[in-house]
Amino acid sequence: MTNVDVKVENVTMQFRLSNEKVDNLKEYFVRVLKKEMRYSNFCALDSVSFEIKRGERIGIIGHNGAGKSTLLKIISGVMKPTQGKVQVNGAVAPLLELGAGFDPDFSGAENIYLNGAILGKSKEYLDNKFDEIVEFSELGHFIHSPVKNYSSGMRAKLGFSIATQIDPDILIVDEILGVGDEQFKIKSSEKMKEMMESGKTVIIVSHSINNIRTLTDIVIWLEKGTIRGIGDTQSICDCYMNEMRKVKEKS
Ligand SMILES: Nc1ncnc2c1ncn2[C@@H]1O[C@H](COP(=O)(O)OP(=O)(O)OP(=O)(O)O)[C@@H](O)[C@H]1O
Repeated sequence: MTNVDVKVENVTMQFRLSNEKVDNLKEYFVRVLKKEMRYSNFCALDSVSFEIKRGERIGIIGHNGAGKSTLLKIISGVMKPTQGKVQVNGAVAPLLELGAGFDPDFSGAENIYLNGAILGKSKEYLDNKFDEIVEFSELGHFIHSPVKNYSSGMRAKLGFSIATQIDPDILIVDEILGVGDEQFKIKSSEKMKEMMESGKTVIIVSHSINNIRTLTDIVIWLEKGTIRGIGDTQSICDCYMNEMRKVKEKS
């Protein structure tokens, strides 16, 4: 693993789906208790393996439901695969569900320490970064209010600021969308692009082939949970676009 930042080995993710149509929550619980619910397994990722070396910028593309976000969540540690394993070498900044890990009863300030610790940073490190994180978040004195009183935009701003200001080794991005209000959207998408161009290891999912072409060097094309193609960005994007064109012509 010396110069490998992420190693994904035979990762399979199965979800259990209900086959029954249930009209309301009460009926659902009654049927669960009576053991009347029937389920089937759905395979969102099927034996996926690849390695990402330090400093590589990887794009993940594929149709809706191909398994892209599931793969990002597994690499970030948000989700455990049903089978297989993922080894990650370095501090990860997952720009996925921003603020999802916050404790709502703690203040924004306390959540900086909580979230920072989850991202592998010491108290001393966070003491030094604290002012920068608060300044970038634009939360001002609200940083001392409990997070449960924040709007979703305020939570996302704080989550984004923590993840990007702690100098992560590996950046995981699900679509380069700006977060928060218009002004913060511009600032956050510029920050993401700046980090992507600064030699960090980057894994990005995007439906924008233009973004993938300009921001990544290697592309993984996922289709129905398996790797359809992996290789240099321009040739994999060309194959993907050709296929999209053929499908459009047929329909
Ligand atoms: N928690 C879950 N429970 C059940 N099925 C799920 C769950 N999460 C994802 N799936 C299913 O797994 C498949 C892959 O989902 P995923 O979100 O990874 O796709 P995606 O490639 O990111 O799609 P999109 O481009 O539409 O965002 C989909 O069919 C989705 O319905």
